Amino acid sequence: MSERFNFRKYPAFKPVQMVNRTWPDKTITKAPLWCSVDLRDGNQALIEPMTPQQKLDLWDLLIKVGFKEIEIGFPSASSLDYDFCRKLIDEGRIPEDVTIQVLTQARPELIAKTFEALEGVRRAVVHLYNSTSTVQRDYVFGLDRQGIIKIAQEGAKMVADAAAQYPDTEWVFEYSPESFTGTELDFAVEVVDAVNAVWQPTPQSPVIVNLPATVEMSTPNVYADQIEWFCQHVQNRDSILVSVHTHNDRGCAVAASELAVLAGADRVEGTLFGNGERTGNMDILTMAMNMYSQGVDPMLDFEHMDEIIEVYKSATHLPVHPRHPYAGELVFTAFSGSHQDAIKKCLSRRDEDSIWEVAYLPIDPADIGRSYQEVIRINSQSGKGGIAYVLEQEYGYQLPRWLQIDFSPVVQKFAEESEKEVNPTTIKELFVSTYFPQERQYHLGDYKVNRTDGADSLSADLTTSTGAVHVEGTGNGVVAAFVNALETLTGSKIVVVEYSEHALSQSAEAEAVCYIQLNVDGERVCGVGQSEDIIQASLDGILRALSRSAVATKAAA
Ligand SMILES: CC(=O)SCCNC(=O)CCNC(=O)[C@H](O)C(C)(C)COP(=O)(O)OP(=O)(O)OC[C@H]1O[C@@H](n2cnc3c(N)ncnc32)[C@H](O)[C@@H]1OP(=O)(O)O
Ligand SMILES: CC(C)C(=O)C(=O)O
Ligand SMILES: [Mg+2]
Repeated sequence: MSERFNFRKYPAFKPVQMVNRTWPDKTITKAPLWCSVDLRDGNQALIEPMTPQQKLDLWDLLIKVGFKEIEIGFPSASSLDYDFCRKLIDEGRIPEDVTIQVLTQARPELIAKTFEALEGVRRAVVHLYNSTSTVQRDYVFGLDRQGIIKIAQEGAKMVADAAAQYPDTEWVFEYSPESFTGTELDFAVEVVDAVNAVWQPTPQSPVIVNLPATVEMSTPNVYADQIEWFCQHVQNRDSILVSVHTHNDRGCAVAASELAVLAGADRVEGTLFGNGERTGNMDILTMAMNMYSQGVDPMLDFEHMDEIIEVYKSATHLPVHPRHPYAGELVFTAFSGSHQDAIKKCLSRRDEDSIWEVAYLPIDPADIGRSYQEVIRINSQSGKGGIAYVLEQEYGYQLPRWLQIDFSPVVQKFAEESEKEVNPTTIKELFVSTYFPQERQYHLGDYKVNRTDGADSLSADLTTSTGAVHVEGTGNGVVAAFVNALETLTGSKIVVVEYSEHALSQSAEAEAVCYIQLNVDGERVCGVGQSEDIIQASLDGILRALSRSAVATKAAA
């Protein structure tokens, strides 16, 4: 181990000592209260903070998704945030059932400015924070526990006094012991109790106590323990809405919020796609869709996923990863053969009214505006099932299994040689060039069928690479009569091994397609015929199959 890459400088996070935790036995059965912090925490983490227009576009989107609480900024910190707050209020843009939330530090001039920004609003959450962690007590504030409690209590008093100056607004207070995850639990409870001693919440008029994983420092189970421990020990629990606000430093922000809800949290703050400081805030979209995928109404609507992505990208100038849960471009796509096979089988047996049971697809892509067309895409990892799925979805060909087996190596070879994805158009071209080649030994001209009881007879003109020929044959049915004629022509033993046909639903002329596998002197060859006339389709299919045999190659030479 080199000196630079030295894990020994990081102490292990101490677990919470608890014997009576209840959260591991619980499950999420209803959505928490959601609060979007996209316009504040998300915005403060961007290289270039949003312009007023970008903020407005994102605000409109958040309303459309269904958020009822939205933190719109830190109005005392920047004129952009201040003006945006005023714009929403002055232009009457806040729907009746939506409450805006603003953040402020516990400093008198910032609190005064915050209330000025909110003047005239019907209802608002004023969110006060100060850090309580050991590190920030020691190195940022240079204060002991009592010093930090003093900041928090003075801030709470200033907020309450300022609110009293604006009696026409319905005020809700929120307090965050910032860096809660780096704070001793008993001290977090002490600070919150001190703040609530000032605010005097009641069950009818509760406060929001937000317990942020400002930096994610432990496994999510430890965070859940912290939340449950806090809920067990804080005073006036029935007058508090416990809120969580997780960040994603260890990649577990969603899990941490989910477990925190099990542990007693009533409310969850986060952002779309997890935009936010460093590795981001908790991704609300993922948490909400996780509930949706378990049959729980998330109380947020992500039906128009592509529009959500578009507005998000234009507001933040950030991409959405192609594998982002639920939203990414590739998350409902399978390239690998066994996945494609399973998806195809599940989808084909699906009954619209039954519960969703499709292997590899946790939700129905159609629920968020995605089509099945993109579910299966073909490259060198794909198999026959996926290729058949594409041909059926895009062009209506229902390849029988034996033809899938025959055709799959053609696509596989092409994919390996091109080292690229093979799109549906190319798959169709490969299908046509394999089974409907222009260049071939036998073409059908005029033909005549005579149907009698027991044996049909058929006569036909063929063109071959060496000239025109007339053939005649008899048999039990048209196919047998034609095969008989071809046996006479070629001197070979020809057996129809497989035969299948269907109407081509995608064809305007109601064409029939016919798939044939012949055994010609021991060699198996496949062909396809397509025509408005089923007999023509069968005969073409037989000739195309025969043209692919060694017998035809020999005849052409
Ligand atoms: C975890 C979070 O996301 S918290 C939200 C963070 N968001 C932001 O900071 C974005 C907006 N912030 C800003 O624009 C600025 O920081 C402002 C306008 C709020 C303040 O700016 P400045 O006065 O220049 O101070 P600065 O940003 O350097 O903050 C440090 C000072 O604030 C104090 N401080 C920090 N947090 C708090 C708090 N919550 N309550 C009271 N004082 C605080 C620090 O102790 C420090 O004081 P000092 O100058 O006496 O040492
Ligand atoms: C302001 C607080 C809640 C915050 O964003 C954090 O601690 O991450
Ligand atoms: Mg945050």
